[in-house]
Amino acid sequence: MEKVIEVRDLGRNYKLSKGIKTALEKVNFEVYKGEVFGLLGPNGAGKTTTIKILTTLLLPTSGEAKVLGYNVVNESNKIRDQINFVYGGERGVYGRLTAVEYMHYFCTLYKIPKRKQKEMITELLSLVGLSESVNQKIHMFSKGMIQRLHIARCLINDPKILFLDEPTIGLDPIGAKLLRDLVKELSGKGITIILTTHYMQEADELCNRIAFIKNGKISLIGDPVHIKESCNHLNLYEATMSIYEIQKLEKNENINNLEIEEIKAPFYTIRFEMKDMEMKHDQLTKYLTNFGEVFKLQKREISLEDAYIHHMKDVG
Ligand SMILES: Nc1ncnc2c1ncn2[C@@H]1O[C@H](COP(=O)(O)OP(=O)(O)OP(=O)(O)O)[C@@H](O)[C@H]1O
Repeated sequence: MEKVIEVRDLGRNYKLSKGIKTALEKVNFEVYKGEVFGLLGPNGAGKTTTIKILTTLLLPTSGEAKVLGYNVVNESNKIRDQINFVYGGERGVYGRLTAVEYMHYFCTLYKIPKRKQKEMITELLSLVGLSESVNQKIHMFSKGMIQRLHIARCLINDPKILFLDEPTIGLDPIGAKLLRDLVKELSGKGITIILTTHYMQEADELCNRIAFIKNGKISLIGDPVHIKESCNHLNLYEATMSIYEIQKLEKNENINNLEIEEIKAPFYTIRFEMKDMEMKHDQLTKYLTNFGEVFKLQKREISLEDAYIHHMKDVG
């Protein structure tokens, strides 16, 4: 498999008025051609810093990063021609322009010959599902439409790698789904995609491989199935029950990561991790009767979110 990104012992410090902030420390990973590669981690973990370095917007302070075989430090021009990026919640659109005018503007910046622009714009706006809105002013667009317009803009230079930093942030469920479908379509066309997101279901749906990053270090890399399997030891349950002793349940030391969803008080669905691995199903049902009446109790499949929460539990 062809490596399109190689990151070796990458580090980045930021100078602060009081000392130095280490945003990345000895980060190692690679990305293969055609992959959707997810970079997941809590706020401040170092995702954007990594993406800024790979898109040549920021220099590393140690280590090495190569994109398409070129070094981000001294071969940035060769990289820039072949990649593109969209930052989530990006504003940079000119509301008074129509979608077509906006695209013409960027085609000119990218030095696309005039005679080719019209066909290219029609094709790209159709690809991102904006054919119906080509002559509409951008200030009338929904956030999802704007985000898809950004992606159309990013495709003008026919990038081999597309970096999407939280592309669905702030989008409604339909807008987010359209964007996810677009990511799948672009991936199907052979574009390598580097994605950051805080939505674990989205990462699970889209990514071939995922890296968990915390405190500037990669803590785990694998495909979503492998990552979920790494948490097979977790004892996760879901119960439907009436609860009369909510506080007692919340304070119980045997029960971790408790989520309580109200159906209609006193009826709840609860999700939790049982610390006591020895407790059998019947014993657990009995144990839960300390807090109310149990109608249904079942073991729960491990989701990517469960794995993420487990791996990030020591992040401050
Ligand atoms: N220009 C800067 N100056 C100083 N510190 C910075 C700068 N940019 C980022 N940092 C710090 O570096 C760390 C990593 O930030 P980064 O933006 O890469 O995290 P992130 O994972 O993208 O977070 P988020 O999910 O919130 O976008 C954070 O502690 C952040 O405060």
